[in-house]
Amino acid sequence: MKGSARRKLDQLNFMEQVRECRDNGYLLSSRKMGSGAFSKVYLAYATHERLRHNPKLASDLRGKRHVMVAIKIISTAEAPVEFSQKFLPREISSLNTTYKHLNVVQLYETYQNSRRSYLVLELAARGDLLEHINSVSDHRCRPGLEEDEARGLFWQLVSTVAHCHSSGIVHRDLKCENILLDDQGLLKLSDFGFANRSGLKNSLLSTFCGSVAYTAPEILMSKMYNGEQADLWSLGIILYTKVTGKLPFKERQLHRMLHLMHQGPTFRPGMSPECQDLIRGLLQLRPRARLDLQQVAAHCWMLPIAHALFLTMLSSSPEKPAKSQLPAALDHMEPGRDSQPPRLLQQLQRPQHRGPHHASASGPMPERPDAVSRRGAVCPAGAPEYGGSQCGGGCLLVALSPSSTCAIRTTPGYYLVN
Ligand SMILES: Nc1ncnc2c1ncn2[C@@H]1O[C@H](COP(=O)(O)OP(=O)(O)OP(=O)(O)O)[C@@H](O)[C@H]1O
Repeated sequence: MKGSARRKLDQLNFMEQVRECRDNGYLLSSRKMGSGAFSKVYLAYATHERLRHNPKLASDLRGKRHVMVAIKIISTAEAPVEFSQKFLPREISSLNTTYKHLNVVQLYETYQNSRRSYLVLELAARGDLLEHINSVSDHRCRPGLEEDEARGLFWQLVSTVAHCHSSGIVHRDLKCENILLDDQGLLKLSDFGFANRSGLKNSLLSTFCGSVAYTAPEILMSKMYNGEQADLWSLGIILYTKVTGKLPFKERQLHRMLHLMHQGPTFRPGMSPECQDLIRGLLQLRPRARLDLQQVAAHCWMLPIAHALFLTMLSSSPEKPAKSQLPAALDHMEPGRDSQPPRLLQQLQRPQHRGPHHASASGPMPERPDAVSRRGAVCPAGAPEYGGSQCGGGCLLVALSPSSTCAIRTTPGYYLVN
């Protein structure tokens, strides 16, 4: 089809989508937030009429003080049958299973006709984590985020993934492009198109999902794999990417990629040994050797977050430190919704703010040589390796079950929490 004919058809299609959204209570804007293989995501506005009929949407948007949403329009007529019949229903069902967590993007409702499916989603207006890393890197004139910022975001991510796993959902496509940020800088995990039920604890999956750079070696080698352990590998890649601004392993050819994975990640000078240790703990070739989410939460690199959680707990009774002492990211994460002691694992797994189930829920970045990009990255070379798999400073958190004691060791001393 010629360019002008294609443009005309696109315009007609768009006008049809505007009509279909209006009939369902949303005003579709022409601002495209992003697109996927068979989808386009637009900014839209909920009408008063719609807000009256969807209490969940109304209460969420009241808290946000705006009426904006993101509408993902999937062209089911063009997508393969497998996509419409398998992956799309899984995406909807996974969002409906995990929606209670503050850091999971909300699915407010869906509607469809014979040509398209519409997913009305919580708006994450600040783009994705990859864009954020690249813009911070430009600003700092140095690739990657500060470790403090990376830690706050990583904590939110680990907490979200723990919630998904405990709800029986494995994401299977964890990557920076699927981690969105809202207008307050809160992380929103999205794109559950490859998600699946983790089922029995040790059940294995066989479908290849995800993006090669973030994919666990056992999947690349076409082995049966455990979805939770595969997600842990992706977390390691994401953390590395956050703090270095680069992907740890990037090769077009599979055998070279696997070779790099065997060698392990290399680190630039200046990265803290604790952070290196945590990344190594996640990027273990043997899936069972990877740190689990509880160990990640208890890792010494996470100490400042654990300390801040402890302060949150103290601030919930008299003579406590002021809440303003908390890092901003945690301030958002812990809006004082419960008075329970902040046991770390409970914090990780607890849904963090969502109300009752809602009934109806059914421009590329410019390529830069040493920055992460959608198409590739340059691996750092010659960075010194940090030896050993144990943290130098010793562990900081123990006993995370509800009935046991949680000990947080910090620089000035020990805190014991019953
Ligand atoms: N809730 C949202 N708020 C703002 N932007 C969004 C939202 N959801 C998706 N986007 C944007 O739209 C893009 C495509 O969305 P998404 O990844 O969900 O689609 P997809 O069809 O599953 O993509 P892919 O084919 O890459 O898997 C995202 O990368 C993001 O930039």
